Amino acid sequence: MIEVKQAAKSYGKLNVLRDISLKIETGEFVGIIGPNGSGKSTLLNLISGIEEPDQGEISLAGQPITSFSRKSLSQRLAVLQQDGLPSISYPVREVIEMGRFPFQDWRGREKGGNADDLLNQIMNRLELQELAGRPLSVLSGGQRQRVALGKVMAQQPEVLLLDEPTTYLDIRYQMQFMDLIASWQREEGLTVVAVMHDLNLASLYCDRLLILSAGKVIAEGTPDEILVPETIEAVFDVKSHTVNHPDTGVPQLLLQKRS
Ligand SMILES: Nc1ncnc2c1ncn2[C@@H]1O[C@H](COP(=O)(O)OP(=O)(O)OP(=O)(O)O)[C@@H](O)[C@H]1O
Repeated sequence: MIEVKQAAKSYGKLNVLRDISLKIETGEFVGIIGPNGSGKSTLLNLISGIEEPDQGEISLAGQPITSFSRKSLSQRLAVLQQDGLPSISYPVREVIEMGRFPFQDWRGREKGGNADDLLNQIMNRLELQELAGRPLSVLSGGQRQRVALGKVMAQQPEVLLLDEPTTYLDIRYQMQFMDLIASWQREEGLTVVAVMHDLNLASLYCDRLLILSAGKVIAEGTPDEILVPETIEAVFDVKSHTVNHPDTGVPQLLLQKRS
């Protein structure tokens, strides 16, 4: 469904991405991991059409990403970043409703009637009912991120791009966030591409991991194939052990202190 063909991107003299080719199938949950500055967010920006590659091609459902209008692309693809929403004074429910924007006409009306049922469902699922009338500006960072998730859920995309989305969440909300994405993926066949720094979380949720290092995809495979101590040391210069998760068997990393 998403294909990147020999993409390259530079900023001035800095070659951020070099000769990137990859395919992401419909319904897959793919994690992009790699060191700081290796080009992960830039790759996500190319896939979302926010930026254009200097060379190569990005396509969605067989069509070049550049051939979609902004609105039709927003009906199919949503992006959620680390700090998903600015601290504005709009109330929570209205912000979530903004996710419906790609489906509204210039008067703010939708073809199939209003989306109240969908919005209520999302508010309940994200435990946001109590915050519905509160302005975003008084919420904590973690609460704001849940609202950001609600907004992209309201967008009902086929593809969700996540850029370190759980960085500011405590472990309860990290797990709630990832569980929601995973059940959404299972129920709706959502395709998820997530830049992740937490390798154990990536291993729990992703079908496949890509390692980006110095602007190149240097390895890809299942968490079992990728999260091996030799690879982790080569990429991050950190020694580790791997153990299998007692519930699911997926690999989990135990990091080794240097001293
Ligand atoms: N708009 C820009 N203009 C100039 N340089 C940029 C721009 N965007 C990114 N870069 C540079 O490109 C390189 C890769 O950045 P990118 O944000 O893609 O890395 P990343 O792997 O997502 O990093 P991190 O893990 O730290 O978030 C960095 O050296 C960064 O400074």
